[in-house]
Amino acid sequence: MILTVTPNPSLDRTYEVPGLRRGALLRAEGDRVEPGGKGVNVSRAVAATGGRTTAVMPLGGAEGALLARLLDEQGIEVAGVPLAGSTRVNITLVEPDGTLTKVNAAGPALTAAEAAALLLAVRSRAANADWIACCGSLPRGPGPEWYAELVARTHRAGARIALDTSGEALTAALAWRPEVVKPNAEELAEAVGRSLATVGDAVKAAEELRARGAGTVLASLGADGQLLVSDGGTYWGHAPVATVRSNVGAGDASLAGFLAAGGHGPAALAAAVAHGAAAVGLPGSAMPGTADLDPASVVTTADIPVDRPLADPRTGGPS
Ligand SMILES: Nc1ncnc2c1ncn2[C@@H]1O[C@H](COP(=O)(O)OP(=O)(O)O)[C@@H](O)[C@H]1O
Ligand SMILES: O=P(O)(O)OC[C@H]1O[C@](O)(COP(=O)(O)O)[C@@H](O)[C@@H]1O
Repeated sequence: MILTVTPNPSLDRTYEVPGLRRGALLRAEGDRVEPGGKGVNVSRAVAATGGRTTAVMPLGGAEGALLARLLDEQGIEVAGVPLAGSTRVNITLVEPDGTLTKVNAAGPALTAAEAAALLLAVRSRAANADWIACCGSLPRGPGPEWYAELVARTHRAGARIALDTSGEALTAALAWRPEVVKPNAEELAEAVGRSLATVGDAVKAAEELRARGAGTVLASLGADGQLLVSDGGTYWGHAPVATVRSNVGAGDASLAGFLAAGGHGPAALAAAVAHGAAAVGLPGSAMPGTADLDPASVVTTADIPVDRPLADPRTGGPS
């Protein structure tokens, strides 16, 4: 069973707009609402391929009730911690050429009692979990050490942790040796404090995260595939994508595929790449089911293309 923790979940509203013009009224030509937050998406992806998962999250207000209902409709078990504030709504604007503009709300501040209740909700389920995926930004209130505390406490219960967060929350939690860390290229660059121009730069940055405490680093590099850097060696995986429809949640789908496939070794990397490639071919944050996956198209290799430039402009590579 994969237990996910999303301390700052969201309702994701996506509007298709004819174009972005500052100061103008934009009339949406289509819209959708989906459960959101990185751990929530990992649970959705695990469930979409028939895996067992429970999603732990704080829930508050009408937005929280709708989020719980949407997850229930998708057959996902939710362990909700009641919140005085209201769950946030994140907005994505999609232009006709597929360009996404996202506005992520800060979300409600958690009281000390709410943050402690969330920790307890995770800890009380830790013994039954193969993996605990701790994902996304932290809400205001508990401070950047909250994931570090969660890793320390759940490790004592014998759980294996996969962490997908950034900034101070990532830095603090590394010291407690999470088994898996899943940065994207931008988060990896931020964590090491320099831009990454090539796949080789990303490998060095991942090794640095391992030296700081990460067991395995699964680094997702957008169109440049994924890197697995671990005791068992370094591998690069990629798969062709015919049409990129939306990359929202592609990293979350990748982490779900990786953990569901055991969370180590090139076969798990291949599963992560298959999930990421399938997710970007689906609209919004839709998560791939088994029929969407094309494992035969995935290539993994220990022959790392160190000089390959990273195509993601956020990392300092050429666009
Ligand atoms: N433009 C793209 N073309 C092909 N595959 C992609 C593209 N964007 C994402 N992917 C796949 O999805 C994975 C996760 O995407 P990425 O953007 O790196 O993660 P995140 O959603 O965490 O920012 C990538 O490693 C890759 O396998
Ligand atoms: O916790 P954060 O960093 O604000 O991110 C939350 C957002 O990220 C998502 O989980 C999607 O992830 P990506 O944008 O990384 O693909 C959305 O569902 C959600 O709105």
